[in-house]
Amino acid sequence: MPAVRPAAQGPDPSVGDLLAAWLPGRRWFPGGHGVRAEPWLAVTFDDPAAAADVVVLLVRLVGGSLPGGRMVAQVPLVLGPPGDHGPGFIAVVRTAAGDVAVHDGAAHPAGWLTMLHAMGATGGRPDDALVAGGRVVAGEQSNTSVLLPGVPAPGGAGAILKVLRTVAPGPHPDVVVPQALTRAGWDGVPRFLGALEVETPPSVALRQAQEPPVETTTRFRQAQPAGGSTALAILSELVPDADDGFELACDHARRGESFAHLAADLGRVVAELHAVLRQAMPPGPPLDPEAFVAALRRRVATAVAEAPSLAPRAPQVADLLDDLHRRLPPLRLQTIHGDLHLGQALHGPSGWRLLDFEGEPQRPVAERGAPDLPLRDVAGMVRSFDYAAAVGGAPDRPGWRAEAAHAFLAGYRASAPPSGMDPPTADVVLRALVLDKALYEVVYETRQRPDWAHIPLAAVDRVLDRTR
Ligand SMILES: Nc1ncnc2c1ncn2[C@@H]1O[C@H](COP(=O)(O)OP(=O)(O)O)[C@@H](O)[C@H]1O
Ligand SMILES: O=P(O)(O)O[C@H]1O[C@H](CO)[C@@H](O[C@H]2O[C@H](CO)[C@@H](O)[C@H](O)[C@H]2O)[C@H](O)[C@H]1O
Repeated sequence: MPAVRPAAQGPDPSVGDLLAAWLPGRRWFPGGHGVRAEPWLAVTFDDPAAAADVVVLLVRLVGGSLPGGRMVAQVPLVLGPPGDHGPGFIAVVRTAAGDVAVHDGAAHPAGWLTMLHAMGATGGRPDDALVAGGRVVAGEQSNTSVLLPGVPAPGGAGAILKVLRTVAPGPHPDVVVPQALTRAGWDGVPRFLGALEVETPPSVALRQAQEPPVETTTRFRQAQPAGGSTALAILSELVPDADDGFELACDHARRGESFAHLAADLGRVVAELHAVLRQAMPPGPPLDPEAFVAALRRRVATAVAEAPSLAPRAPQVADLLDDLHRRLPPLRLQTIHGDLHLGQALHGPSGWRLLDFEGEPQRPVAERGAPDLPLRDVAGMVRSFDYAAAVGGAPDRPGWRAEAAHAFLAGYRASAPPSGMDPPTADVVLRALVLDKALYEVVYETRQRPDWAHIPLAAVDRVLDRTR
């Protein structure tokens, strides 16, 4: 059974020094170079591969640019003999016990097999064939996902292992929601196959926000989300022969080809998602208009601080939010996707599948997965058509974007459960949520991809000035 021990008893301090230099360069590392990283807890496993030493470090991150100022990153490591420069090789470090080759365990077959075994997905026999042909999904991801064609799964195409890079105690929305949707028999998500969770004693969870803890024991649970446990990795069915929704949309935009039929179908699937979530998840609380609009105002303030060019727009944004506040009717919140955009949708031979229910990575972890208005997901997708038109370079950018968004909205409205709002109110709410998403994107792009910040900045202007 795996054990958790304080990091001081884990790998040699030289490994901590190596990671402090390596982590800030990772795409998934939140916050960038101003963030301090301190190894905190080490999770150790019975090593099924025998040849390699696998350890998962939970690294405390502290820095003003992090949502909530603090986070915990997961860094699985495979430690081998100095001559072993296998997949995910980072460097050789000199430890008290001799030289050790350090690998990113999320990119190494021994790391994958160890996690699969610990989550009960190897049938008790950690066979190398399960991870043969495995490869890390390329691109800009918040986590590290690994395609594993050798893992048996109902669809026959294998599985995908998502190694979460920022972790937090408590139910994880990307475990709880796909698990509930799979149990409900809905095929708009890849089937949920299991999760690796480490049970964090309450004192560890509490001290996480305070000083370094000195906890020594824990135990693993297999795919049973519960309070106090921390999800480390998620296993789902691999969707074969599927296109990433954002790349597909950009390709259409580049060719000046209509995306309307695909967008309409996507709208229908998002409507179905909202309807199934209403049944499969506990109902959310009634909307508190005061708290809802206050949260939107806080995001405006964050965006203006990050992009001062927005400051002259702040009074108009305030007017729009005042109008929203006056109009919001009594509504009940529900579980939604929370960070829906084209990159969270795969299009394959059997249509659209929706992915990644983790919520917005720039939101404090405790807020992600909270019940919300379904129109937030609709707004996210509307924003994404703008990105596709811009990044794909549509010859008629406004026309392509508007056609896709209209088709998506028509598809959504035709199948969505009743929203509890009359159409003019729903329009105001959608407009406010599109603005909120664009402001979130200004912050995201300013931090992650400054060259793209102009895309959401122009959208803020458009929402505020409807004539453009
Ligand atoms: N079930 C799946 N089948 C095939 N590809 C997938 C599947 N899940 C994710 N992917 C691929 O992995 C990428 C990253 O997955 P995602 O869950 O969005 O991770 P992240 O949280 O790191 O953004 C997706 O954009 C998609 O290309
Ligand atoms: O996919 P993640 O959960 O990591 O979401 C974050 O990164 C997204 C980019 O990868 C970002 O999405 C923004 O860029 C997309 C194009 O790359 C675009 O389609 C989206 O509409 C836009 O919001 C997302 O906001 C962020 O949370």
